[in-house]
Amino acid sequence: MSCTLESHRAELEELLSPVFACLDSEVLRIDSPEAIDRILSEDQNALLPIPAFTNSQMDGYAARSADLAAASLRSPISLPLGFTAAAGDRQIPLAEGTVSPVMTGAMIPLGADTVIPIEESGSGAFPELVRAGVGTPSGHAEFSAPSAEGRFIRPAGVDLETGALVAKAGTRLTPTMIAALVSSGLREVPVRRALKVAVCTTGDELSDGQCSQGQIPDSNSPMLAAWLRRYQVQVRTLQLPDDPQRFTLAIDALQEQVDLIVTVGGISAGAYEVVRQALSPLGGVFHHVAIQPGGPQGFAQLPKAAVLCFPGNPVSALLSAELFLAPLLRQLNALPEPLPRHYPLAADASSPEHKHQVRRALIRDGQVTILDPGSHLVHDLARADALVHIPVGVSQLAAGQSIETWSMNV
Ligand SMILES: Nc1nc2c(c(=O)[nH]1)N[C@H]1C(S)=C(S)[C@@H](COP(=O)(O)OP(=O)(O)OC[C@H]3O[C@@H](n4cnc5c(N)ncnc54)[C@H](O)[C@@H]3O)O[C@H]1N2
Ligand code: MOO
Repeated sequence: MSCTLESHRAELEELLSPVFACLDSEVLRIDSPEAIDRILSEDQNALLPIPAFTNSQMDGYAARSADLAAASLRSPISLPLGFTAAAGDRQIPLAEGTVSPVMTGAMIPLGADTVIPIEESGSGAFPELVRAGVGTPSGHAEFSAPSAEGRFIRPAGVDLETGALVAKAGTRLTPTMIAALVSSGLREVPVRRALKVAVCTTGDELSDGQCSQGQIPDSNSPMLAAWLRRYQVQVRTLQLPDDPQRFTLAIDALQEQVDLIVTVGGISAGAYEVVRQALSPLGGVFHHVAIQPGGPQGFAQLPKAAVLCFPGNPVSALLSAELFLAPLLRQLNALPEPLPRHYPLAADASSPEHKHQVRRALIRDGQVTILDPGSHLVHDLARADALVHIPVGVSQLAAGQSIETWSMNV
C-alpha cells in the first residue's frame, strides 16, 4: 500500500498520542541537571513574591522624599547618616531627618520611600559606613534635588505575587523558567517522566566492534540514540541479527520496559527482512510512503508498546526520525516548530517528478547547493546544513530560484 507523507504522519500521531498521554510524573529538584527542558506536569503557584521584598535598585541613599522636597542646587540639604543597609541584611528603620546608605538589592529601610543614587549625592562617594549593631553612624550626605516617592525602589511582588501562577502544566523548564520557579520559592517540581525508547538496529552485517568481511559499523544506533536524547528521551539500544525468532523474543521483552520501540532496517523487499517478517503476523503495517529517501516505513501496536519501523539506510533512518517523529516529540516537549528560510539555488537541480524528495543541502554565501541524493552517504549527511523539500510534480529547479530550506545538524 502506498501513502503520503501527511497520511503516514497522521497514522503515527494516532499511534503515539495515547503513549505520550500516559506518561506519569516524577518530582525533580529544579536545580538538578535532569530538570533542564523537562515538562511541568502540574500548575505551579508562587510560594514567595518576586521580588521577595521591597529593595533598592541602586547603590545610594534611602531617604524620606519629604525630607528632600526643598533641596535645590542653590540650597542643598545635608542630612545625617543612619545605619547602612547592605544586600542580605535584615530590615533597619530609618529615623526621620536622616538617610541610610543602601546597596542594590538591600531591603529598603522602614520609613524610606525613595533612593538617591550615590552619583547624585554631593560628594559622589560613600563616606565610612556603619552596619546595624557594629557602631554608631556619623557623617552627612548632601542632596541638591528632590527625589520622587518610589524612585529606584523595587516593590515586593511587582513581578509576581505570592500564590500567583508561575507556570502552567505543560510548560518547558527553560533556563529562565527555572529562575522564575526558584525565585518564587519552588525547589522541587513535578515533571512528566521521560519517554523511554528502545532503538533496535537489525542486520547480520552490523558490528559494534571489529568488522569482519561483509560487516559495517552500526552507525544508526548511536546516531538515533543521540538524536532522541536531544528530546529528553531515555534511550537504550539493542543490535539484533537477521533472525526473526530472536527479534521476536527481544521485542517481547522490550515492550515490558519501554514506551516505544524504534526498529531500524529489515523492512524493504529483501529475502531477510527480519522486522517485517516478525511484526507482520503481529499486526504490523508496512508500506511505501511517497517520499525519497525514507520510502519504506512501518509501525505496529504491541500489547505493551508502540513500534516504529524505520528503513536501514542511515540517511533514510535519520530523515524518518526528522519527518515523522520530530514533529510529535516537539509537541511532547513544548518546542516550537522550526521555520523555513529562503535562499536562492546556487545551480540548476533536478528531481524525479513522481516523488516528494527530501534533499540535503549546503548553505554557503547565501546560496543553496543541493547534495547527492544517495541514502547511504552518512558522511555527506553529517556535513549538510539544511533539508530541502522538492514536491511531487517538480522535476527541474533553476539556478537563482528561491527555495525553502530547513536547518539541520544544528
Ligand atoms: N527491491 C527493492 N530493494 C530495496 C527497496 C525497494 O523498494 N525494493 N527499497 C530501498 C530503500 S529506498 C531502502 S531505504 C532500503 C531499506 O531497506 P531496509 O529497511 O530493509 O534496510 P536494510 O536492508 O536492513 O538496510 C539498508 C542499508 O542500510 C544499511 N544499514 C542498515 N542498518 C544499519 C545500521 N544500523 N548502521 C549502518 N548502516 C545500516 C544496510 O547495511 C544496507 O546497506 O531498501 C532498499 N532496497
Ligand atoms: O528511500 Mo531509501 O529510504 O532511499 O534509501
